Amino acid sequence: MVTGEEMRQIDRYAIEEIGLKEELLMENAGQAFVNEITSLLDKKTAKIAVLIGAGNNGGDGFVISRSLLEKGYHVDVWLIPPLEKVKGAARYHMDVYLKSGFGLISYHTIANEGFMQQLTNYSHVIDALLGTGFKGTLRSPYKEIIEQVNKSNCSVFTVDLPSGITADGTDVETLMAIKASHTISFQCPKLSSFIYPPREFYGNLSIVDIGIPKLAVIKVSSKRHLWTEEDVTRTLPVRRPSSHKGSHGKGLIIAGSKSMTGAPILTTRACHRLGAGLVTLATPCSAHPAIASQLIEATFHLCPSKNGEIDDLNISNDVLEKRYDAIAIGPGLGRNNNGFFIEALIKGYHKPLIIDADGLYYLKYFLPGLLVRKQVTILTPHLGEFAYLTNESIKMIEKNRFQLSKEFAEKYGVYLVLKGPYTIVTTPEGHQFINTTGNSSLAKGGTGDVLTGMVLALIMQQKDVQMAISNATFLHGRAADYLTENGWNSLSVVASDLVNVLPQVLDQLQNS
Ligand SMILES: NC(=O)C1=CN([C@@H]2O[C@H](COP(=O)(O)OP(=O)(O)OC[C@H]3O[C@@H](n4cnc5c(N)ncnc54)[C@H](OP(=O)(O)O)[C@@H]3O)[C@@H](O)[C@H]2O)[C@H](O)CC1
Ligand SMILES: [K+]
Repeated sequence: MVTGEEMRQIDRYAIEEIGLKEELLMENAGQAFVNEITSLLDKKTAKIAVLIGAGNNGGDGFVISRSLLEKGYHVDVWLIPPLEKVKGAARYHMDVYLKSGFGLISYHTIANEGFMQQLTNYSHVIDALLGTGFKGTLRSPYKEIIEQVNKSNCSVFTVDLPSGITADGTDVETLMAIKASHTISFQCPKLSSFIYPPREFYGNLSIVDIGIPKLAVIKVSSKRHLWTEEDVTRTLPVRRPSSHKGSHGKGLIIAGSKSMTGAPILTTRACHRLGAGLVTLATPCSAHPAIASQLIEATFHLCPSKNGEIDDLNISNDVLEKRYDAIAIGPGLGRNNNGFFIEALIKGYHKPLIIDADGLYYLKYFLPGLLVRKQVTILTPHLGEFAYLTNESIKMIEKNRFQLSKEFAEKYGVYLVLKGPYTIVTTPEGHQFINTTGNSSLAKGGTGDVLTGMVLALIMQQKDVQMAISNATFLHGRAADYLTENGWNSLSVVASDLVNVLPQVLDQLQNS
């Protein structure tokens, strides 16, 4: 996944270092685009307007038009800028297009409203106006054209990315862009296709190979990657027949309070469902009876409670280290005490520590402690919790999810799981892995508690922490997808449904 600048560097490397001609890449791009869309176009009835801008995105448009016309499709090419503005590889392909005997309509020879009228003659628009070179705010006549295309009934296929969207997806304020039904993007997905609201303008997204050598991509190494199904099936732990419960980890969950008994139940159940060997739940004695009645497989560590919440862990760090391979703290903890025991864990528990939910509320006061902690620390905030931790606004976080989570993870040396559509897992070294599973049914209470239990389970069964976290995140989202694909309405999915379908989700993966 790349920014606009990284894509340009990859392009440059392929062209200048490896020697692939830009015109050739453009030909490949255009042909790959056409191969991707012909199955969606009925040659007999489709009437296609290809809208062409002045840059190389427009250049792709000439290749696409020539290819469709050669195949017998009904295509009109609308060139928006004056002919002489078209330069370089785009100019080369405009000349090839014209010399192949095809014509074009110069947009500036007709008045604006004439174009709107004309649009009604077409069933499809191919948007080759602006690509990764777009910056700032839309200039005329692109703004008017995009408004009119969006108002028309045409189905829009867009080249590389919707015109009006930047590759980096940062300027989400006054978003005026092409609303595409399909986007065919070249070689690497752009960052903005994993950020809302820009993502909504892409429609169905497919990434096509245009022949850029992998070396060019590696050289630019954007340190951002998708975590895909094959990554999960490749890295999920396989049970050895000889294993015993001790070999799958002994985990401690510190969670729950008198008024929040569901969270610890969800976290603990999820942890068991994803294979943890032994799970102990540390919870205030005032909450214990309600919780214990729901948890058969767990053991308990009762803590003195104040305000119905854990007041003290009542167990030393070295006992914790001897007994537990990892600890998750936070779900349903409450915020009415001082949370000093979290500071003690950060300082004195020298094994993996997951901090979630109310644990992150207290963590804000102990952040400096993270700077000296050397062991694995995993934070799993949603947007609001991350905004609280970083004193940023939610809007700011939304616009810069990748950058802000990278800075935080590197600064504090933590694994940061920034939840939301396209959850981002960032390592202390700044590598980022984007999750592509899940849906809006996850946007409700309790789903975060489930994820925490799943992360705890897998970090105790896999050596590589990032892989364990990314696998848990993938499976968590895949459970939501499984439910909505099997009859659950996304409004009615509840967190415990996610836990209940984990066996089917794992089975589906292992047999895929
Ligand atoms: N990724 C690859 O390997 C390949 C990608 N290709 C295609 O190339 C484009 C990027 O092409 P580029 O020429 O860099 O830029 P664009 O075509 O996206 O746009 C540049 C033109 O857009 C005008 N522009 C820029 N900002 C605005 C604005 N706010 N309002 C209106 N117009 C704007 C700009 O005008 P200037 O006056 O600023 O110059 C340019 O005219 C990529 O997306 C792919 O589609 C290659 O085809 C193959 C390899
Ligand atoms: K475009």
